[in-house]
Amino acid sequence: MPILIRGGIVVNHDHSRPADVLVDGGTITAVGRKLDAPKGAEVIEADGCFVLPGGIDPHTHLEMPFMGTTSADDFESGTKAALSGGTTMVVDFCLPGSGQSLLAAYQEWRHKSEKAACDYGFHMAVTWWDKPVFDEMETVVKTYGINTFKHFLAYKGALMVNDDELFASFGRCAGLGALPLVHAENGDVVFRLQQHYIDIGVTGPEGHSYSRPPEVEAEATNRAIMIADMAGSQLYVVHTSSREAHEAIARARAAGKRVYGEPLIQHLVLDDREYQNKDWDYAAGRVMSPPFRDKSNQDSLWAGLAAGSLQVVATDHCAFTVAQKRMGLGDFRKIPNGTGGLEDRMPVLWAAGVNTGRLTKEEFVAVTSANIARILNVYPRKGAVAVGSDADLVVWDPGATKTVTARKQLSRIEYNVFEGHECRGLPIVTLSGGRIAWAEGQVRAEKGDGRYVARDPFPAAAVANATWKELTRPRAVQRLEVTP
Ligand SMILES: NC(=O)NCCC(=O)O
Ligand SMILES: [Zn+2]
Ligand SMILES: [Zn+2]
Repeated sequence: MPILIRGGIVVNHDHSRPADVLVDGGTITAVGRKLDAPKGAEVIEADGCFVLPGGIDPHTHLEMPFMGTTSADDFESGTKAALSGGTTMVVDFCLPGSGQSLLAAYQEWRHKSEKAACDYGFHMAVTWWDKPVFDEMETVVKTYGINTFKHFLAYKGALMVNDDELFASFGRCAGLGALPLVHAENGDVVFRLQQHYIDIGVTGPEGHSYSRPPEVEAEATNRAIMIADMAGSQLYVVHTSSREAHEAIARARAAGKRVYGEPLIQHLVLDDREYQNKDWDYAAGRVMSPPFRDKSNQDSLWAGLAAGSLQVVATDHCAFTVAQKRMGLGDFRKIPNGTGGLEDRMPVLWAAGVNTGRLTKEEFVAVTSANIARILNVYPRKGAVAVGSDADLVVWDPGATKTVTARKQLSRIEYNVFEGHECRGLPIVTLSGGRIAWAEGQVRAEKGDGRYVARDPFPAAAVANATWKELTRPRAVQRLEVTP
C-alpha cells in the first residue's frame, strides 16, 4: 500500500526543504510540495517534524560468540531495537574461527540473520591468514556482496592478526576493490598491561580501562594507517575513541590518505568515571574496548564529526546480561567486552549533538546514514530521501521527549549505559522497506522482514592509490656506462 508522509521537512546530508514524500512498493516514488495521496494510500501527518533517511548502524555484533559466551541480542531483538530508535539497517560482522573458511562463516551468519526485522549487511573478519583466506576473499566480495574486511589488532590469542597478515590482507582488499576495517588497539601491550594490573591486585572493571590507555589505540591507529598506505588501500578505523587516534586519522587525511574514522555514541557522551562506580555490576556493564575515555577526548571527537575528519557514529552494539558480565568477577580480563546502544544512538546523538549546536541536522543525517552509505557503496539506495531510494525513513519529532531507561528498552539486557539520559528529538514513525516498522511506541515489523543488502566492490580509491604510487615509486637511476 502506498504511504504519503505529508507536511514535514525533508532533511538530507546536503540540504533540507519542506516536502511531502510518497513511497510505494518499497521505494520512494516522489518527493515534492503538495503531493496528492494516491487512492488507498495511508497518510502520515508530519507537520512540525523532520523526515530523515533511516539510520544505518555500520557496527553491530548480534548473537556474536565472544569471550566464552554469546552476545544477548540476536538479529530479531537487535533489529527491533534498532527500528524503535530510527535505525533501518545494521551491518554486522561474520567472524570465522581460526582456520575456519570465510565462506562457512558467511553461511553461519546468514542463517542467524534470517530473523532480522530490518535490512542488514555484513563485514567479513580476517582472523587468520593463509592462501585459502586470500582465495576466498574474492568469493566473499564477488559472490556474497561483502565489500569490507575487518581486522583486529587487539584480542591477542583470539581474533588478533599481526602486521605481516595485515599488510597482506590490506593489499588483497585493494586488489578486490574492498575496504579494510581495523579495530585499532595494540593487543601485545594490552596483554602485558592487563597482567600488570592483575599482579598488583587491580582485578575490578577499572583494570580494563587502565590496561587500555589512549596510547595503545593511538599506536595501533597510526600503524594501521601507515600499513594501509604502503599496501595501497583505504582504511576505516572502527570505534575511534581518543583524541590521539582522531589526530592520527586527521593527519592522514590532511596528507591525502583515504582514511575514515567511526566514533561510537558511547564514547561521545560517557566517560571513564563510570569504571570507578562502587557497584561492580554497574562498572562491568560499561566494559567495552576501547574503554570510555576521560572527558577531554569527547571534545575532539565532536569536533571531528563537525569538521569531517570523522565521518560516522556507530554503536558497536554487543550487549551482555549481568550474569554474562559476572563471568569476570575477580578478573576483569574475563568480563565480556561490549555494550548496547542500538535503540539509543539516534536520540542520544540528536540530544547531545543537534540540541547543543555541535551538529546541524544535516550533519546528523551525514553521520548516522549518508556517509556510511557512501563509504559502504550503497548510496543513494540507502542514506537519502530521494526518488528511487529505498523507503527507509524516519519521521522525527524534534519536540518529543523521553528519559532513557532499561525498563522500556527492547534490547534483552537488564541495564542501559545511557540510563537517565534526557532526550528531546525522537523518531515517532520508522518506515522500513516502505512499511511502517515502528509507530506509537510499538514495533510493527516482524521477525524475518529484513532483507540482506549485497554491496558491490568499489575499486576507484584503490585504482587512484595505485596510479599515484606508480607515478611516484622509487626508480633506478639511469647512469652513463662506466668503463672499467
Ligand atoms: N567493542 C567491544 O568491546 N566488543 C565488541 C567487539 C569489538 O568490536 O571489539
Ligand atoms: Zn572492536
Ligand atoms: Zn565491534
